[in-house]
Amino acid sequence: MLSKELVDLAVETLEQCSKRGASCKNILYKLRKERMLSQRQWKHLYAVIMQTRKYATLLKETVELLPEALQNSLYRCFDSRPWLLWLFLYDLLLGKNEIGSTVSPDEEVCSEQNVKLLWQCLETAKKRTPLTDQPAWLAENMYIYARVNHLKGSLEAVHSSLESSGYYNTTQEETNSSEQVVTFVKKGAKRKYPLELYKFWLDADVSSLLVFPSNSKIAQHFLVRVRRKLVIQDKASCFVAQGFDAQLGWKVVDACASPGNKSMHLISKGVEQHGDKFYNNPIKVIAIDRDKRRFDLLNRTIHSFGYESYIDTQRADFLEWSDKDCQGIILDPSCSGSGLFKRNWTDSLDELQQKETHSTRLRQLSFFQKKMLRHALCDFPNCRRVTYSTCSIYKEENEIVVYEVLQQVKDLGWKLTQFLPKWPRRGFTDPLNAEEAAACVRTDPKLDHTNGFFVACFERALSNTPLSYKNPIVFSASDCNRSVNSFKRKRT
Ligand SMILES: C[S@@+](CC[C@H](N)C(=O)[O-])C[C@H]1O[C@@H](n2cnc3c(N)ncnc32)[C@H](O)[C@@H]1O
Repeated sequence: MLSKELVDLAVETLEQCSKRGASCKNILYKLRKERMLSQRQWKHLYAVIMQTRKYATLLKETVELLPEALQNSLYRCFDSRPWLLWLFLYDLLLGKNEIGSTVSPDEEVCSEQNVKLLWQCLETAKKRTPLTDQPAWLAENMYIYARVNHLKGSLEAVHSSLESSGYYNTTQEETNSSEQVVTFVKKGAKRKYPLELYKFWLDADVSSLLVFPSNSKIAQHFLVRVRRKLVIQDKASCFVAQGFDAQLGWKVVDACASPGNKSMHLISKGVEQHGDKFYNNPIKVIAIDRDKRRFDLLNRTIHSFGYESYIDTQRADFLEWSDKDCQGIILDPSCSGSGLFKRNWTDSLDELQQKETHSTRLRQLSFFQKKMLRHALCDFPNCRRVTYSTCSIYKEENEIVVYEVLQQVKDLGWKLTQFLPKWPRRGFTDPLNAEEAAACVRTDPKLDHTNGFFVACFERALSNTPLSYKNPIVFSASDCNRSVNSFKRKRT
């Protein structure tokens, strides 16, 4: 039986895990120390919390299948604490039915007949979305990606270092039985670890990108922590540098750079692609960020991975930056972050009724993104390639931004160009036409084992381009002129 105090603690913890986007396991381990819970209490709490998170989306789907009146009564009972509702339903329908009396919702709502109805809806929901398609399962099982830092070592050198520390190169499909173990001597004693944790394979779409299972400890490996030969970076975020194809000697502006992943990857890719020729005529990046805290982070990252000779950092507002020498721009502006699956899969579970703020916020982000994209395409006279990317899944921040700006810059010679042509998932049509949509790249967390991401690439032949161009910015009446800063997410 969970006491009232433990139920409150469970709900508080579930809310924290959801809001902070932090690892729930870490929060739970911290809790054990801070609250001085007995081993038994902590284990109980741990199980209830992890199970509630695992089934919460399924339970939400279950509630949505109920007749509207009953749905509303349930929402009313738990209005201010959605996670208490998911905990209550988990316990009632899938758990040990041990907290009903502690939570004590409206008796009418929990009549025998209504519980029966809940059961039926749960069965329907289960058939519609199997557990392995549920966001909680996908978030738990998302792969970890690490790309080789070619300034510090080659793919082959990283391979052999990994193999000499117990990792083994295999295929994505190969699985080991739970009995197969690998033995290491740690702190003077022999310890056994599941072999499955030590496998890795080479990604098929991004060069020099290694893939590890979700429970791998690669992030703590000395190649990542000390030698900096491996950089943990989500696969989708690697798409920009993978497809950018910067030429030797190019100057590229990374307009919204912090923490610097795309800038560093671009240089690393240059070294991988051109070998020693890169050092004779290197690609140079100007990495800009306007935010003081983010700019400091950018500098720390660039230094710790050894990129300071190739990346010049500038604290500035990109909208006030111009550069007549740059040939390429990477534009990865602030966005809703809705594609960051591990962080956001609980979003729809945090509020019982969708609030108006969502669409207002999207409109403002979209306005800011169009302004940034238009500046990149109009105010850099010698620029010939611009990528626009977001980790958002919304059309408002992706295809609609690209479409509206494209109409205004076609006269300058800009066209959408096919980006990463072998990648199967492309942009959405309407307002883009079929050809334009097919030029863009999208990723889907549910299908691609990576965050939701969008990239479009604009190109122009320089001979058609006037050397300077200024035009007033004209956007549709629905755009709204507030600074995006006032709508920054609580978590960024
Ligand atoms: C999505 S993050 C960039 C992530 C980065 N491209 C990477 O891959 O590591 C967006 C960044 O844009 C910066 N930013 C937003 N508006 C800006 C502006 N007008 N000028 C320069 N930087 C800006 C934010 O401070 C934030 O650090």
